[in-house]
Amino acid sequence: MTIEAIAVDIDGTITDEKRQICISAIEALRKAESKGIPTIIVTGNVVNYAYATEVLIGCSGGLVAENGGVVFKEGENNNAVETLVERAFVTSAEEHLKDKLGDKFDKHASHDNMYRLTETVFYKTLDIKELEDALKDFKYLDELEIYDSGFALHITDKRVNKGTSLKYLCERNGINMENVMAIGDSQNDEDFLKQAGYKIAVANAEDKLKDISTYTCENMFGDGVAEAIEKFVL
Ligand SMILES: O=C(O)COP(=O)(O)O
Ligand SMILES: [Mg+2]
Repeated sequence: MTIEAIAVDIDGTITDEKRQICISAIEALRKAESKGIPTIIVTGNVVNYAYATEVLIGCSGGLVAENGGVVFKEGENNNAVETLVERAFVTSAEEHLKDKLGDKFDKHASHDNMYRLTETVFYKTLDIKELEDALKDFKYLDELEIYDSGFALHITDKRVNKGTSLKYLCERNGINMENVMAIGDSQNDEDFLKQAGYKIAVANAEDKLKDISTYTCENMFGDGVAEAIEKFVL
């Protein structure tokens, strides 16, 4: 088994249900790095959050943030954050939702939207049905994807996803997607697992993700990540 890179989601994969990072995952990712295998963060979180995660762990392969809207790798693209989709449809959806949801818009909007370059996000205190209903008559609905990451509700431009952006980052670095191990926990990870040769679902993952994975971990969260890395990489 040749593994050229390991791509991991953050929340629910290298963190637990409280979003606290698992020491076991940090250690396993560092071991992979010490063997010369780059590790890559692939997340729905904003780029500065993903960047801090990458630096603190020691992931050298770069990052995909905002469910594919943004990529960054030190030393590439003149060291600038790269935005892969323009925001027009998402901004227009925000206007529509402000109108439909009224006070609920601000009440449930994620505190980190101010840093988002391509997406808009709501806390799960807002019912996804209510969000979907409010968007039903939005004229560009077909241009959007709504993800429930298990931690938040994301409205993302359909032209990007975790899979297309990871592929873009890997191709730029001469990494064959067939030799990438992708590890995730939820709906917003489906696209990057599908693109990768080795598709790993942690034990706490949604059934739908387990269904498309090539290996389902016995362990949950970071312990699952460590299990997969120990089993297939180290
Ligand atoms: O941002 C979220 O809602 C979840 O983030 P994740 O994609 O790293 O799990
Ligand atoms: Mg996740």
